[in-house]
Amino acid sequence: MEQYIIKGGNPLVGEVEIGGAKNAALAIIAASIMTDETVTIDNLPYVRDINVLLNAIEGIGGKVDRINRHKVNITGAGIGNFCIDYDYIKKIRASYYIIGAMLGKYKKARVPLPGGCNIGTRPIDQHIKGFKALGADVEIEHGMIVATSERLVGSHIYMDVVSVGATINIMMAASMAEGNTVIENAAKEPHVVDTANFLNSMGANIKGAGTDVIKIKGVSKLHKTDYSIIPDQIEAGTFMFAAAATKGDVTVKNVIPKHLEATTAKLLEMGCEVEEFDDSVRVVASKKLKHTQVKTLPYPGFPTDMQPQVAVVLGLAEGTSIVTESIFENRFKYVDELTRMGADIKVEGNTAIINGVSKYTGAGVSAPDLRAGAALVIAGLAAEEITTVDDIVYIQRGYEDFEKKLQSLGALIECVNSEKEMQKFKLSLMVS
Ligand SMILES: CC(=O)N[C@H]1[C@@H](OP(=O)(O)OP(=O)(O)OC[C@H]2O[C@@H](n3ccc(=O)[nH]c3=O)[C@H](O)[C@@H]2O)O[C@H](CO)[C@@H](O)[C@@H]1O
Ligand SMILES: C=C(OP(=O)(O)O)C(=O)O
Repeated sequence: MEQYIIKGGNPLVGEVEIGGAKNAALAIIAASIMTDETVTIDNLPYVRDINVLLNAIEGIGGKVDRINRHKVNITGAGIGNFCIDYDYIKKIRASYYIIGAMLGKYKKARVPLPGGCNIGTRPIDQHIKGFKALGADVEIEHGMIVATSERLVGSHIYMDVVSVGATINIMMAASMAEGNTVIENAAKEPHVVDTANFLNSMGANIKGAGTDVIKIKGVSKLHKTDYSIIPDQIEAGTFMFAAAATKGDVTVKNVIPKHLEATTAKLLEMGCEVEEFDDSVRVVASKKLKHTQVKTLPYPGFPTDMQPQVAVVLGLAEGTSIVTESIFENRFKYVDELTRMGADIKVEGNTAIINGVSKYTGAGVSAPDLRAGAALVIAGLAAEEITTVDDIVYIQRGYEDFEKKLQSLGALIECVNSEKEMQKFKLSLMVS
């Protein structure tokens, strides 16, 4: 089993290039099967979740040609099997996008209930409500979501909760429904906008993505396109918080600064300097970190996918900070691990009360999920002595070359596969 071994204490300094957004790419890959023509997608992150979804698409008869690590051609013409295999899908959340894509194009889909990070109960009632409003029959049978419809007809759909997945899924199906659909109380995340832009580039007619009312005129056919995914705001934010935690000076490149505003605001409140350029952001953390309050909210609020990372930084800030998680009920699983590194955090319901400590001390910890895992790596980078992070398979779901990018910023981190490799790394640290 691979694990990270980290010798903390080095400020991160330098420049790091951010890849394409995992959560946009997953939706866009699924949407690419809505045409028989070949779709080219560029700026894909080379991460586990993307590879799992591409394999699943091959599994149902789609053709996937990797041009390089970040670029792929997908041809949906051969799809003849409308049932996705459970083995693929249990590993990822975004498998649910195949339902919207297949229902739109083929008017039928049979997909196992999705997996993904265990950060809460994660119901999909709003997806189902939307599909039903478009005229589909949706049943859960033996762990499968079975959606069928003679014809899909546009509808007026009010979302009871702001859901990224349900907004995108309904938008995909409605793109190929007859007539007009309005989605009210829609999610406004950058990946919702990116997926709408992608579908429009295939001939869909979607307006209003990025606001809370999305209007879709259904079309009967979609066509080929050549599309580049937006940069990953969560990967970018993770490096920004890593800079803050290690008292570093890091420029994150290939980003859309507007997408990072919530992160930037919190870093400024903590006393970091943040400089914005056209497509990069520089974070300098030279002063003592100050406490602040964070509440996760749908975009443009502070992203839940960045909550563990900000909490790790606040754990090192002067005074008492409050972090409130309002999206998922089980996203503080990293707190016990961080406590082992010396953090002083008390969780009460959906709130973490963080009393800043002057330092973390290295320890053996396990990544409980993707972002919590990344946050524990940040803690290890800031900590005294050696930290090992187990279960990094979670981190590999969403971060490409995480350790290499950190090494390029001066971090002492290695991905090791055995006790022997770990001892070798420890020895190299003693020699250097
Ligand atoms: C693959 C992907 O893009 N994952 C992201 C997506 O997850 P995901 O799309 O699963 O998250 P949602 O935006 O749907 O969830 C938001 C909230 O709505 C609730 N809900 C959602 C759907 C539904 O049918 N019923 C319902 O009650 C959820 O339990 C949660 O409390 O958005 C989350 C919120 O930004 C991110 O943390 C995830 O990284
Ligand atoms: C929670 C995440 O992913 P998923 O929804 O795929 O579990 C994430 O990207 O932080």
